[in-house]
Amino acid sequence: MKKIAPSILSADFSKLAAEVAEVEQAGADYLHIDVMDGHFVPNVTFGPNVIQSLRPCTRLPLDVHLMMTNPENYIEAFAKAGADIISVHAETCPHLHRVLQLIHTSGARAGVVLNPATPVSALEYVMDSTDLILIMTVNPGFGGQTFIPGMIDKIRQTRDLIANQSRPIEIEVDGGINGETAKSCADAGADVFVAGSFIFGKKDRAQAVQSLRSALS
Ligand SMILES: O=C(CO)[C@@H](O)[C@H](O)COP(=O)(O)O
Ligand SMILES: [Fe+2]
Repeated sequence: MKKIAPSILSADFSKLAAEVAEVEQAGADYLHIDVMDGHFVPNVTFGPNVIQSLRPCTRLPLDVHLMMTNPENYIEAFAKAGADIISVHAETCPHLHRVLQLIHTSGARAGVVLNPATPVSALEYVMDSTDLILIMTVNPGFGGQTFIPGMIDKIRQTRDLIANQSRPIEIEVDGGINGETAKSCADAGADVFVAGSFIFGKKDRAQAVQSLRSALS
């Protein structure tokens, strides 16, 4: 079953708990939370305190996407705040394998994120410590950007790479996801679909989640 992960980056922050409740009731599977440090990416968003405040508001697994340099310094804080999945960018981690192990020791599932320009080969020697692979389908930093079509082939390559792994590894896509791009990514082998502006940019968030679900079914 394909999973939908609304990204709160495009939500109305003045009523975040209500926004989250609406997408949860509409059948979302994960809640995607974009952490940006103004250094790795040119934007600043949330820290662990926002995750801690959201934790009691929802039963959805909190899928935390760290767009920050030196993420290893904050893994424990995010895990303690309630993150269920913590994903780090391969580009920010010279010691990627160690960081993934640290995520596991902190009690969360570990994800690796690849920027559009980063090849799938970056994943080759960390598969034993990876639970989720996040393929960026836009350059990270902002919501509302246009999907990069060349990423479809990258999803296929990632699917091939994980084909002979004994552990389950999910492929997530993030950026410019709508009904049409989600369907193309699903056909290429993606499992989890992050959508920010497609869901929170609509007046009726529940209807947006449902339309994404029907595009995927
Ligand atoms: O990580 C990011 C952006 O860097 C995302 O998770 C965005 O929140 C996706 O937004 P849309 O492209 O769906 O509007
Ligand atoms: Fe994200």
